Amino acid sequence: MTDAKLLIGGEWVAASSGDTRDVHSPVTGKTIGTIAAASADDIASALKLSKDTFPKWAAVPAWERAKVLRKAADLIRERTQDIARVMSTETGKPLAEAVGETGAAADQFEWYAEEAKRIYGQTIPGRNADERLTVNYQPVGPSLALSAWNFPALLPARKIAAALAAGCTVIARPASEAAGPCFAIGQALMDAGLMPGALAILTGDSRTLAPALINAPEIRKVSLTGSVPVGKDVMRQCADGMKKVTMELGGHAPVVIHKDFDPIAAAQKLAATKFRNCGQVCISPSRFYVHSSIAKEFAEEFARYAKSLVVGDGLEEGVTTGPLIRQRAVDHALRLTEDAIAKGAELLAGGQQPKNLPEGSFLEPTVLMNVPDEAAIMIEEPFAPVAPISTFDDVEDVIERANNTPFGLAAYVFSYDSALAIKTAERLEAGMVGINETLLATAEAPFGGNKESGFGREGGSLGIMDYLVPKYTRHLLISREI
Ligand SMILES: O=CCCCC(=O)O
Repeated sequence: MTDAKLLIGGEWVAASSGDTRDVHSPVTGKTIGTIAAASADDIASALKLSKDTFPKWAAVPAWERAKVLRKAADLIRERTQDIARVMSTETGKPLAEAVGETGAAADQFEWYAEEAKRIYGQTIPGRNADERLTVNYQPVGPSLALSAWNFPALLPARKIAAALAAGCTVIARPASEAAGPCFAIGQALMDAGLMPGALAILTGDSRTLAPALINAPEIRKVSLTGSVPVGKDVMRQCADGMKKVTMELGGHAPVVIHKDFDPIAAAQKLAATKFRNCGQVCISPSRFYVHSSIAKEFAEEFARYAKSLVVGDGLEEGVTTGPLIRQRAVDHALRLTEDAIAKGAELLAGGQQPKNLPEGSFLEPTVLMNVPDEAAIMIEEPFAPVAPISTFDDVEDVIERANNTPFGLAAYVFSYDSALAIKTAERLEAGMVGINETLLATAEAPFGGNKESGFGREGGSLGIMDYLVPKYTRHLLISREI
């Protein structure tokens, strides 16, 4: 499915060493294609081009940069079906979800086409009549976009669109498991007339490729979507070059469902979002704290929903839940499930690999009730279709329990009482909160977390700031004559 090519200088080229790596299907475990493994020469050539092209791309007027991005958005939309099929083949995610994600990736280019025109500066009143203080925002420089496999179109799109809009050049390193959608984005940008050299796409061995790029002096900004441990490691590497960083890391979003909310409506909405992309979503509702007076109804409906899902190959009609990306992820989810049961949780649905799908890394959507706070799944991000449900009676207590992890990405609150909902939302330690709503990611809003979930924002009017640096100028007005 994938094409063993790198994008360097506006051309698709094989790795100079000829090296490739196999890509495997999570549905069958079989090889479905290869990606090129960039050599040291390829990396050096992409870095040089990125550096040399930077002043040229930064000098292109914002309205012209916007035209390229807008055209790329249109081309991505026109090519949705093809991009979605590649995405579904590489990740196993249901085709309908892949189509939705491709649209969301196009939205990023449309959004940032507009934001390119709104890089406003500031003027500051000086202390003296003869001086002018101004602040301009300039592109930070060649940027590195490191993205994950779970949203292989949206994640690179967010980074590439924002960087190009700001006037930065970009080297994108998509995840090896699912690089196809990023290649399609690169092709759309080339077809839209992007300056060759403004974007490179490199694939290869993450152990060697990512460090070589992160540590390269040409790179001035690193944006990562990945796990917390990887984020910490990348930040350590960035410290040496004092590079600007954006970190979109893991989450374990708590959900607080107050006693006034309809438990059936909440369960249906939350289960649909929890099991989206087979639970492999960083902002997935992930730990469920339900008021004890409605918990039984909520859990029963959640389990009924989980059992109604159709697990299988996302390319097949009627399938609602694809595989996990690899067997290791299934094993981790099963270990968390067993640990919760050993500590007193009750298994309401799932808890095993489906017998009719022996080849791929599938897991039945799983629901656990009365999960104690000591269970590992209440602290560790499952990143899998396993939903742990717990109960509460006291609002103060549930807020403390909800905040009791190192994560701070997303959180959710359900209540018809706006005052209670807002007060709860304000006290949850998260960069994003859904109140009676579970879908948070949208191009016009700032996506990002706090605490160990990272910092910086992607999307909204804040997103472009991550690729800009302020320059303050103090100008003393001296003239020979008036
Ligand atoms: O994993 C992070 C991206 C989330 C995108 C979405 O919720 O649609």
